[in-house]
Amino acid sequence: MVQTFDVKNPATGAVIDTLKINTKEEVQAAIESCHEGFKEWQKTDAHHRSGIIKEWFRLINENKDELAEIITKESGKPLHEALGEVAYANAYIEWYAEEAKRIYGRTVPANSPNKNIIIKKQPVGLVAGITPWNFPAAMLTRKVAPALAAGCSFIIKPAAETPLTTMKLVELAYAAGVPKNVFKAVNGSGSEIGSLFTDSPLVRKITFTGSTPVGKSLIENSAATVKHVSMELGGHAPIIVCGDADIDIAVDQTIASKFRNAGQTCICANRLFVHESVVDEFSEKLSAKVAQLKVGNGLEENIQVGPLINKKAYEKVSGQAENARGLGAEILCGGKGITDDEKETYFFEPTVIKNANQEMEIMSEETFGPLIPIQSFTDIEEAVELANSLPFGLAAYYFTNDYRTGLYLSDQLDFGVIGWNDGAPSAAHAPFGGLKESGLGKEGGPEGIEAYLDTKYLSIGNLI
Ligand SMILES: O=CCCCC(=O)O
Repeated sequence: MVQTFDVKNPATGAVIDTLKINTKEEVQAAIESCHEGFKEWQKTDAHHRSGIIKEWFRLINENKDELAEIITKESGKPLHEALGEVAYANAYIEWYAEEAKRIYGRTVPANSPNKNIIIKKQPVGLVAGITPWNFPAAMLTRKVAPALAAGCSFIIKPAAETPLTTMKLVELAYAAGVPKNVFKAVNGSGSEIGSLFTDSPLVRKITFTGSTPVGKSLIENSAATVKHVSMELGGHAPIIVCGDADIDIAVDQTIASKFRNAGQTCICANRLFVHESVVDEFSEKLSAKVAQLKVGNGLEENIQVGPLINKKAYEKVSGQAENARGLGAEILCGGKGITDDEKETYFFEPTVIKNANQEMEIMSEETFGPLIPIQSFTDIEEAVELANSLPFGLAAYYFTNDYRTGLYLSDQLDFGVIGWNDGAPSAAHAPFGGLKESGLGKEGGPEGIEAYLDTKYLSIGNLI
């Protein structure tokens, strides 16, 4: 019997679509087909691949409204954010369509007059990707665009919550001219398909965005066949607001970072450390603006904060709020859920918590929701220590108008993505990725295509 799963709108609980779960045999067949596809695709010239990827970019742009609506319906994020995601996702496609033509080798002076050494780059082979539900378009394109540009083939397993965005992107890729055996999507259980990917010797690279525990197990399971891995894992981003910061900018950028996608973003600001001289002013201004954010179905006009993806996510967020309250936190705004267990819809009011301390779960466990705690600090060393105190090293932000403090913090903070007076640092042309347990490898920029290339060298001897 064919097994299926429902894709639901987290804002209404309505079933949007029902998809087939691929069998183990179908996934294996897709891996084998993409392995065959790689053999031909790797031989194509970079200008040919670039042209196809550019056409994909054009088609996505032409279909941006439809794609945005799919993203809002299956992930819950407000429509204006979904449109922003389509543009952001497409920026990776445009960037790597160009980068395809800039895969350079080099020559190295040899240690003998009759030798010549040439360094070449070649695609790593078939790549398997596993993507999350929070950015169903951008997390796919920043993996698949550089992979295709480099000459790799690609098999993707999207999150079960948001497969429809992937299906639409794959359809547009085919329409643009990407061969069907070069890019394929499969659906089903993450752990089962993940094991099929890691166990297969045909898959030469695993690229994953998701939680640190799952990333660790994918790394472990990739060891037997010594695969390349790119891992974009969990974060718990700090924001440091210094005494000299422009408070209005700090407030607006904190909101931009924290409440994007209802706080369900790996680089969302999750821990606010504010200098004691400005903590009252900052907290007041922040909570006054956060209290105005409009919560609801992202398809409706003016909605700024959508639902949490599911009940488990809601329980985590409400649990962190309760734990903080019990340990003496003051809730400046929000703090309550708006839920309907029958429909399975889970919203949480945008919430600001003051007087947070290190005992609270929210200060050490990743928050995936619209909830932000404020802890004050006295000197900058204390703030750096607090910011660096966790195993995460994905993103960090700070606000200061003193260039010495700004440069000092950029050196001291152990994070891969840093925003200085900037709550929205992501860009297709910059290398995104975490340090410590937040990840391995970079996505975006020239580093993002390097991750899909092997380096080899040719030593030619017996020359005249
Ligand atoms: O959850 C991670 C999404 C990353 C979004 C970005 O690239 O800014």
